[in-house]
This record gives sequence, structure tokens and C-alpha cells, in this order.
Amino acid sequence: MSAPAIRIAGVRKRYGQLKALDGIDLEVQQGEFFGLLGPNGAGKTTLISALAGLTRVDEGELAVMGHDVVADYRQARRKLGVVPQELVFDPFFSVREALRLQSGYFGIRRNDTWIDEILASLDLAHKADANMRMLSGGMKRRVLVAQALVHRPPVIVLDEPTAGVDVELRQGLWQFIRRLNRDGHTIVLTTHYLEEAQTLCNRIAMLKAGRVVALDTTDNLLARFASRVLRVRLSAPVGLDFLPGARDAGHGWVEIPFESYGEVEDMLSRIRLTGGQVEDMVLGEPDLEKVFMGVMHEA
Ligand SMILES: Nc1ncnc2c1ncn2[C@@H]1O[C@H](COP(=O)(O)OP(=O)(O)OP(=O)(O)O)[C@@H](O)[C@H]1O
Repeated sequence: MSAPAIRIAGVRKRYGQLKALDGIDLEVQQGEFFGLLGPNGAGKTTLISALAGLTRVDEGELAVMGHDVVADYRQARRKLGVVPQELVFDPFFSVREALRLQSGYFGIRRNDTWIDEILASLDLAHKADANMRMLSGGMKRRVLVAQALVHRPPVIVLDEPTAGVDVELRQGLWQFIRRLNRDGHTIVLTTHYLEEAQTLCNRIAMLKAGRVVALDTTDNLLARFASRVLRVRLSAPVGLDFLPGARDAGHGWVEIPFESYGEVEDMLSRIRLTGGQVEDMVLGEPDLEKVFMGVMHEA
């Protein structure tokens, strides 16, 4: 069996009294599109920086593609591309120079063919010779993605890559990341945009105060914590006893949970039989935000 893309076992990290990572066990398999979610301060960035070998943990082990991040640092680092949260650049380099420099860190020379390919994929080719300080925030973020890819890592970790990024760039970025995933790259993503995580990630871990408080496939998380709901606005109030689980949502709206769409027809005919008239109707799908709130509240 091939090694997991990422293996995190019994990891603890303190900053003084604060337990930033409080016993994390997590495996991400090769080819996954994995979401790492959690409120501010949950420990996501600390975990990523430990994976990249930038932060030493107090206890536990981390490995990338089977390479321990401490004992086998160079190999582990080569297998990993990290898109950091912060935009930090040397303002005096051009985009191409920055990417060549990054290639140099990994001992790769004559990397221009691949660099050109990355620049084209990220729609950055026309900025190749522009100075970093001349780029907009969104462009800089694309360069960060490019930098993470110069050494063709099989595992790519993105720490809030779309924070402060406009809709168009976000869409383009996701298209590109999805393609990398289809090509076999393992993707780990942290984001506060839960909608993005819901559509992109096949599996999700939720962190709170340095612990994993939920870990499952996105579908299972959605099914476990959030239900579908039919919202109807009625012309006149009707008793709700005949609709199991229904609740008055105010302003004439009634919310009725259901599991399969087959039930909706039955609900509507029951409303009609009691003399109720539907004036407006909305079908609510389960969403990750509800799941997230539920998990954080329970944990
Ligand atoms: N160098 C440090 N020194 C002291 N405390 C730190 C340090 N780095 C992180 N912390 C603390 O560790 C905890 C975890 O921080 P971390 O940045 O990993 O959270 P996060 O989940 O990435 O949050 P965000 O969503 O805001 O990026 C926080 O309470 C943070 O204040």
C-alpha cells in the first residue's frame, strides 16, 4: 500500500500555557481534496507550518508521502508545496526571478519550461517580468500559488488562498487547483469560505482549540448534521400538527424538515387538504455552515 500523502500522529504544540495543537491524529490519502476547517486560532496554520518543517512540535510525528518532516526533512519538504496565508515577497524581484529563486531553493536549475507552464495556467504570463511590488493583491496571491508549485510537489497545502480575492480570480484559482487534483495531486485546503469547502473537498476535518472535533466525508458531515428543509409561506395560518417536525418560522413562513424529495409532494397536498394556500416556497439544501456551527457548538 502506498504511504498516505500526509500522516499526523499524536501531535502536540504549546506556546507557553496555550495548547495550539492538543493531540492531533490525521491521515490524508493520496489524491484526496481535503478540507481543514476551524475558527480563528484553532491551530490550522500551526499544523501547516509543522508540516512544512517550519515549526517544531513538542510531541508526535508528521510525515509527507512517508517522509518524516524532522528525520527526513529534505525529502518531506520536496514533496510538499505550501501556499501561505500571508503575502510576503521580496519587492525587488520580478515574478520570473522570484520563481527561479524558489526553484533554486530546491536545487532545481533550468526550470523555465515548467515556470512558463505554471504562469500560463495561472494567467500570469503577461506579468512574468513585472516587479512584485507592482502587482495587485490578487496577482500576488497567484504568484504564491506558482511558488508553491515550482518543484512539482505531489502534495499541495493552501492556507486560505482566497482570502480577499475577487470572485473571478477565485473561480480561476479553483479551476486550476481542481485540475491539479484531477492530475493526481493531493490538495489540503484551509478556508473560512465554507461554501468553497463544501463544493471542493471530498473529506473534511474540523479543528477547535487544537483538537480534531469532526472528521468525515463531506457528504456524511452534511447528512449527519444538516437536513433538507422545505420553507413555505402560507396565505393564512394553519395548525401544524399534521406536518411532522414543522415549525413556525415567523412572518407567515413554516419550515418543514424532510429527507427525500418524494416527501415534498405529500407535504404540499397535506397543506392543501387543510385549506392552506402556498404563496411562496423555498427548498433549502443542507449546507456546511450549519454543520460547522453544530459541530463547534457541541464540541
Ligand atoms: N508564534 C506564536 N507564539 C504564540 N502563540 C502563537 C504563535 N503562533 C500561533 N499562536 C497561537 O496558537 C493558536 C493557533 O493559531 P493558528 O494560527 O494555528 O490558528 P488558525 O487556525 O490558523 O487561525 P486563523 O484561522 O486565524 O488563521 C492561536 O491561539 C495563536 O494565537
